[in-house]
Amino acid sequence: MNQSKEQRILNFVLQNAVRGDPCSVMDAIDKYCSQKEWAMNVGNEKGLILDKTVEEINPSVALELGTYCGYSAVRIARLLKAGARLLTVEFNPEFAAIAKQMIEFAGVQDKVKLIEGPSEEIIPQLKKKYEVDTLDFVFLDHWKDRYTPDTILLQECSLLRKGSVLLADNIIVPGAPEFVNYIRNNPRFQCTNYPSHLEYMKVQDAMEKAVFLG
Ligand SMILES: Nc1ncnc2c1ncn2[C@@H]1O[C@H](/C=C/CNC(=O)c2cc([N+](=O)[O-])cc(O)c2O)[C@@H](O)[C@H]1O
Ligand SMILES: [Mg+2]
Repeated sequence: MNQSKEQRILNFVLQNAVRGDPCSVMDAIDKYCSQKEWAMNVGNEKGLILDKTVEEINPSVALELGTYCGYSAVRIARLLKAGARLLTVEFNPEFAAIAKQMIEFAGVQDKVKLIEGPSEEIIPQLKKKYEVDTLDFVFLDHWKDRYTPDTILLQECSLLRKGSVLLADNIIVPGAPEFVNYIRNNPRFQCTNYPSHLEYMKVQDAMEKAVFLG
């Protein structure tokens, strides 16, 4: 049974990156996905916007929706202060298994809790089962039609506090028009758009930051 693309990405990392060095893992994924096989990692250009947002917030508790191979989980976790944690949600078992190995190889496993399951099921469990009070930062990068329902669910579960920051990938490609309409017309969010490019391509994309006003 031939390997999946995600397995090939992991293998390339294991053979070319340095164990315990998150940046070498990110660089290896970016190298493979720009030269060999495209994959939907946030990439280095939008990754820098993600970095700046995380550094600005310096979150104690962060949530990621859509782990995929773990590229952005490694990217976020490497910036977290001692004691801070990232909860990342992935419902595809194959991808979760790849991401788990990616996160461990990068050496950030102590900061990352990979939760296998659908976001719509996990979000309501965060307070009781995962001992979350409120979330300082949320990175949305899962199926684009889930951005709006999950943002509503986060509010319904009282997981956002005044100043909680959402950052959404792929505002242009593949696009999340319903989310953009929802969040920009919602007086409880202060939005900022960050134009960029689709990972590994010369195609326009953007990220949207939304600060919850409480
Ligand atoms: N409700 C849910 N709960 C848990 N995990 C879930 C989930 N919905 C999706 N996922 C997982 O999140 C990832 C999906 C990402 C969709 N991104 C994309 O479709 C995407 C596409 C392009 N593109 O086509 O250019 C570029 C990009 O940057 C992209 O993020 C996959 O790993 C999938 O298994
Ligand atoms: Mg994306």
